[in-house]
Amino acid sequence: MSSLSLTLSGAAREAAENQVPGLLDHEFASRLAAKDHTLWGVEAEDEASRRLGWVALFEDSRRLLPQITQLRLELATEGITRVVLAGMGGSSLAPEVICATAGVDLTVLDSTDPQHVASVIGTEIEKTVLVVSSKSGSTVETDSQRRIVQQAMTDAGIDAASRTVIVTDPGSPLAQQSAEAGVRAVFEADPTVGGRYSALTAFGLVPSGLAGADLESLLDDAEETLAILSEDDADNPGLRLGSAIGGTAPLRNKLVITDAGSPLVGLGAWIEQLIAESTGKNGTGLLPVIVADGEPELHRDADDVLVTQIIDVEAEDGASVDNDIADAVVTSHMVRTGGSLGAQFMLWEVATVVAGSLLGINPFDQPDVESAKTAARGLLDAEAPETGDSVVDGAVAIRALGSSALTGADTSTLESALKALLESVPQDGYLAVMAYLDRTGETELESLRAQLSSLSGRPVTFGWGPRFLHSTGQFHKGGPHVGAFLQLTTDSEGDVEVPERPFTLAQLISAQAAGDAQVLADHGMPVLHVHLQDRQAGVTQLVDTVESL
Ligand SMILES: O=P(O)(O)OC[C@H]1O[C@](O)(CO)[C@@H](O)[C@@H]1O
Repeated sequence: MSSLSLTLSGAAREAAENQVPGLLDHEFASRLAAKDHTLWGVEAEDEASRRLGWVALFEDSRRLLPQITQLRLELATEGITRVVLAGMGGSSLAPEVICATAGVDLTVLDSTDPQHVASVIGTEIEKTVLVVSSKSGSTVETDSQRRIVQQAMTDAGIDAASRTVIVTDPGSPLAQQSAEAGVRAVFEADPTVGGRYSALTAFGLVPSGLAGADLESLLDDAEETLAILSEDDADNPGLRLGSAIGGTAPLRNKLVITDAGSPLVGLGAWIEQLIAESTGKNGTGLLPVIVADGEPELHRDADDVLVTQIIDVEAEDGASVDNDIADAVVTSHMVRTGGSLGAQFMLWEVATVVAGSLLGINPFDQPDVESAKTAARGLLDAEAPETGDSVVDGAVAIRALGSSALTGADTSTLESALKALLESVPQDGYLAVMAYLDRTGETELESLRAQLSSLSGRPVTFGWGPRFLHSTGQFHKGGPHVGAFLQLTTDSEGDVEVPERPFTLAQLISAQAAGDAQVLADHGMPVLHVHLQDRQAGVTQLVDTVESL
């Protein structure tokens, strides 16, 4: 039995009361369950007609389970017990949550930082199976990661093809390449399910099942929940949550999400991509802001913020919310939800497309991601990315781009530049920290988020690059241009060659960062680029400087 709870208060409750009747009149829930692609307006019809497979995927997904279990057993008899997943955004975020919640090991490789990638291929390669997940089959990060890990296997005297499992859409370049090269297994996914809605398809199930997660109950809970979410009923949690996040007036477009004692690990990062990439377009959208309990955003009441607490609905003592955490939240405009992971996946997917309908956008495309990819490709083709004039202060080089609110200020030292960036955050805006570094090796950087939130008085997001480009990146460019950006890059002692490609990882990550910074600056937003010329000294200088502000 999957349990699902949803409690709304303040503006969230008011939005549901205002919006759900209209959704019932339009029979939104039952039409969604029937794959009605007209729910999001004429402009979205074509894409929506190819993107609704996620409401009827259970039969196909269940058919995968025996194949995945069989493969896991075979690999185990060969001593292959380490699963490395190469995939970006929707191709890796769901397995990351499924495995972390199940308490099974999965190494998610969604970085192009040379230090990070070197650490992944330098560990137990002889026990490793590589899962390469890419719907399009053409994502440059994933293709590069595949080439590098397979080369490491070959260098270790291992037949890489026999240790490579592919998840992709039928006919993709990756499907073709795999057919030619010969791999251990190819799982072709349903092309009518978009990446960020693919948690319960092969993209979520294959890596997680190979890592040992229980997939039966995940699917059972999700299927049971979808039946509830398909009812044209005033208590339908999907209609209510979608109204609460997408129907507030004025729109509370910063969704502060925190875990209040739930057993689900890392669900916020998956929700972040689902909502930011689905809604952040046409100058509107919703920005998830993932915070830990007690952090600044929970102690402020702002009229453009809605707080969501993910709770443990099964709590023994009935106090489904950890009261210390709950009491720490001062706002009265809240969403509280709990339930199993399968139930939460379905709830947020339905709520996102409900919100998309209320916001008047197409929740299935990601038009602005392409602009950053194009800029990055251009820079890769260029000799050296145009870095403009930067100022060196200790171990860092500083460059201010975009809005004159920043470029016209004193950015001659790290301290003055950070102060100018904080000043440039619009009253209705946010600050985004974008760290193109090693998310397993430089975790101390994550402490910057809460400190910068205290200093700016505004919501702050933290994303590892280039991973965030497949999540909040769409919102930064396609949503309201009220962001201010702190971009962190670094040099790496050791670079990593990408076999048969005209660039190294250091060149790739540098081009991705420079391309994204340029696109954000071209949108007239302030971008402070801090390049750590010495990785560790730079991290220390940055953390110390922020602490001193
Ligand atoms: O699965 P693919 O095609 O490699 O795409 C990875 C991710 O990149 C995007 O296409 C763009 O960010 C996401 O929607 C998707 O989840």
